[in-house]
Amino acid sequence: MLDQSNRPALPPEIARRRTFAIISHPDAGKTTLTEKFLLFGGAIQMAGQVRAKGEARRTRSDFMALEKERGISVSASAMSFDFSQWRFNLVDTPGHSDFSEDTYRTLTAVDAAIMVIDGAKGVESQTRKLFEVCRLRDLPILTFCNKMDRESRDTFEIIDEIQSNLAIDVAPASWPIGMGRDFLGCYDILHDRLELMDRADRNRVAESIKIEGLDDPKLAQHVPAEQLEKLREELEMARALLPAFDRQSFLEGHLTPIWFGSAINSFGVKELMSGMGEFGPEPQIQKAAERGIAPEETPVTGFVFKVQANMDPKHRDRVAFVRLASGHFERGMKLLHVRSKKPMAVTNPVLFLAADRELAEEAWAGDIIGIPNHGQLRIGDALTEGESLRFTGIPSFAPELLQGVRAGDPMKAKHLEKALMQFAEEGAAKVFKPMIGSGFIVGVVGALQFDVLASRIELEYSLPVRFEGSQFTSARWVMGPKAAVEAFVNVNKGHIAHDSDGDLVYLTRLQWDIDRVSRDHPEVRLTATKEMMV
Ligand SMILES: Nc1nc2c(ncn2[C@@H]2O[C@H](COP(=O)(O)OP(=O)(O)OP(=O)(O)O)[C@@H](O)[C@H]2O)c(=O)[nH]1
Repeated sequence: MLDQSNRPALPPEIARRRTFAIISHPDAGKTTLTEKFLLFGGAIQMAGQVRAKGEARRTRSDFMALEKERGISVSASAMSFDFSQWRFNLVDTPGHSDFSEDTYRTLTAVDAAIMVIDGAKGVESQTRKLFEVCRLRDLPILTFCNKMDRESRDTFEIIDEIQSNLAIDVAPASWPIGMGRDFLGCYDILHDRLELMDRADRNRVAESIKIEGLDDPKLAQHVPAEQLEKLREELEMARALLPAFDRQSFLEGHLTPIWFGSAINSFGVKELMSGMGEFGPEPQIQKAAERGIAPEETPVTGFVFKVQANMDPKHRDRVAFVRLASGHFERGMKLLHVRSKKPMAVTNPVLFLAADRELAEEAWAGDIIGIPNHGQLRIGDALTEGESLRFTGIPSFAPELLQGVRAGDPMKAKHLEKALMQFAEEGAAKVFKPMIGSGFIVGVVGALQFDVLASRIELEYSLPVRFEGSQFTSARWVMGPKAAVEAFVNVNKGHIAHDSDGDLVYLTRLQWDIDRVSRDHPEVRLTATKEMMV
């Protein structure tokens, strides 16, 4: 993370923004927690709206109306709502288990993350993977230990597991009193409060009782003697053994505060939200190749981190999700699309706000706006008020699975090319055009993506396609001095392809291929990631 010290105070509108994602292993409770955030942020009126699936699916809040009207499926990607004095921008990470680079890119657009773990299961595989991505970016992480209303692990054991498994310090922000059927609530360590859970009403916020330290007689009025004794003992031990919360250490990504709760019972959620508001980072400096872009800079800048295609086959509209890096954006602004060097009037930006706001009249650094477009905006693109900036850090990853693809009708090859290019730009797949032979090779990170692609190509382009095995298993981008790369390409034509940006890639069968290249062509570098820059 860039050095943010000695910076001037941010304008209040920017300083109150918190832009973050929620990461978790499937089933830990991310959706439930998101829903409660929206509920307490006034974005939905009733829990259950996010969860409801299928026909009855009344997606998050009222932007469903927008979704219907425009026929775009955008609701889940970014949500803005106010909570207390803060404006939260919650960016959704894809939920399916095929781990995709979409998630990585999403995490380039946020300043912090909330890690949800299941109190009975602790740190799971997907949690760890996502955590590592956050760590690469030094993102501050708040932890929510969910499902405390069920039998969970011992509190110290959970904390210990996080510390040793993820190599991060854990500071308890709250401490659970009992668990499972005996779970009463939590002691709020940061504010010396007792929070008691109301099991009868899942949408009710916990009762909060101000406590004057652990010897306050009020504690005994609410907590049975046996549990109170245990609480006192545990808190004493926690104070001796665990680090205290330190905001600087948290902001630098070395320490995570942990809250315990039960999302489904709305318990612990408000405390977590307040934690994000009180301690979470303000919009941070964003890295560009030229310099760091500070949020308080007056000119508006932003970058595209996600493109979502229209799910309605009748329209080819797409929505580009832009993280504003600096400035105060107003609807109708003309921004420079740096890659094409063309001006772009942003007349109908979408802010995924609660209630009736659908068009973003204004937005500030830290916000996420959606810009409907016909394909001009691609992942990694920069929008500015004239400066030629290239934002860095949006990665493109080598695919882990490759397959050839053919149109069911050979006359439709051109159509297929167009469809594939669209998906490549959207970031849904890598598309490679081999130097030798016809056809395309498609690369993905998870097998499920092939099925999704096949059905989308059929649905959106009326084009049945067939995926078939390929002799290649992975791909690497080719870098190096021009002459060395040319010599390398000349003797490896059967392995060479171009990606959808026209960049050279080397298609590999085995690790052995890669080793051979580094032996025979020491000046050529094969890389598994490509930083997307315009
Ligand atoms: N007992 C209990 N169950 C919970 C709690 N929070 C969520 N659940 C349940 O756990 C299951 C998974 O919750 P989700 O919110 O769908 O979890 P998720 O992480 O979004 O899961 P994916 O959609 O698979 O990514 C659901 O059946 C929830 O009702 C909780 O606090 N206590």
